[in-house]
Amino acid sequence: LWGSGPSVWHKNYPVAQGNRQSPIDIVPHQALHDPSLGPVVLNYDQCTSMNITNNGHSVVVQFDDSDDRSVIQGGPLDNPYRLKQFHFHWGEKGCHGSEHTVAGNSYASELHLVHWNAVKYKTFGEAATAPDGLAVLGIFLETGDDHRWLHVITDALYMVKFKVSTTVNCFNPKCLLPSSLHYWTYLGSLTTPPLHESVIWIVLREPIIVSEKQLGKFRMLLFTGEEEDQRIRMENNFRPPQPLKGRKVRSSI
Ligand SMILES: NS(=O)(=O)c1ccc(NC(=O)NCCCCO)cc1
Ligand SMILES: [Zn+2]
Repeated sequence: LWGSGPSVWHKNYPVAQGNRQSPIDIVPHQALHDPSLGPVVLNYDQCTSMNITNNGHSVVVQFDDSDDRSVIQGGPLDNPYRLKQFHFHWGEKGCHGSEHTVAGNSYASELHLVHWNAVKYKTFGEAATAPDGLAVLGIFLETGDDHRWLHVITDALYMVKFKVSTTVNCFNPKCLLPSSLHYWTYLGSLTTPPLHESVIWIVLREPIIVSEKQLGKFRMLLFTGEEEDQRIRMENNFRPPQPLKGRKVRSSI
């Protein structure tokens, strides 16, 4: 998926050249401050059963989304969106690895908390193809000191080095949020195939700080399965910024 990936995805997924593709480069001074944009509200349940999976292009922590116990609402959203999973994108070193960029600058990594509109749609799959079906909260990761809670995830990564899944006990992703919930928001898409144009993006301005050591544990994951003879390290699993095509980015700031 990632080798020559992003540049050839349009052959199988023509929507890759659509009018609301993600990620994008966010230019703060060109964003429209919209006073009608209220705060984003995260009501994440203290404990939702879940598993962690190396799906061959990222590491995903999945939640039980059979009810509304963990939802995001407010901000640009007309109703609550149910948390389904979170995952990361990262590079091979230093400050490249995020999908969204800010005034041309990229971060070392980017965390995506994926939610779906269970008020209007019956399943995630149905929501994933609807223009207001998904809401993804994007959080930048910058290197610095150890993140005191991220180690719960990074310490479990050795169990999913290959393309496998394992259960982990309760983890509330609220502990991965920065102190400020100021955000930019725009209409976009999934950043990997099928690239559906179904995402209301909410990208937080403030990054969280994680250590180089913690990020390094993501880089020891493999794209390949245990049975495969060649071992390909999972890194650079980020899509570069896509054309804005006239879209407006609004800011809560
Ligand atoms: N990086 S991202 O935009 O947050 C993202 C989130 C979910 C997915 N894909 C996903 O959830 N696939 C499950 C089935 C989707 C189509 O039914 C791809 C990219
Ligand atoms: Zn993502």
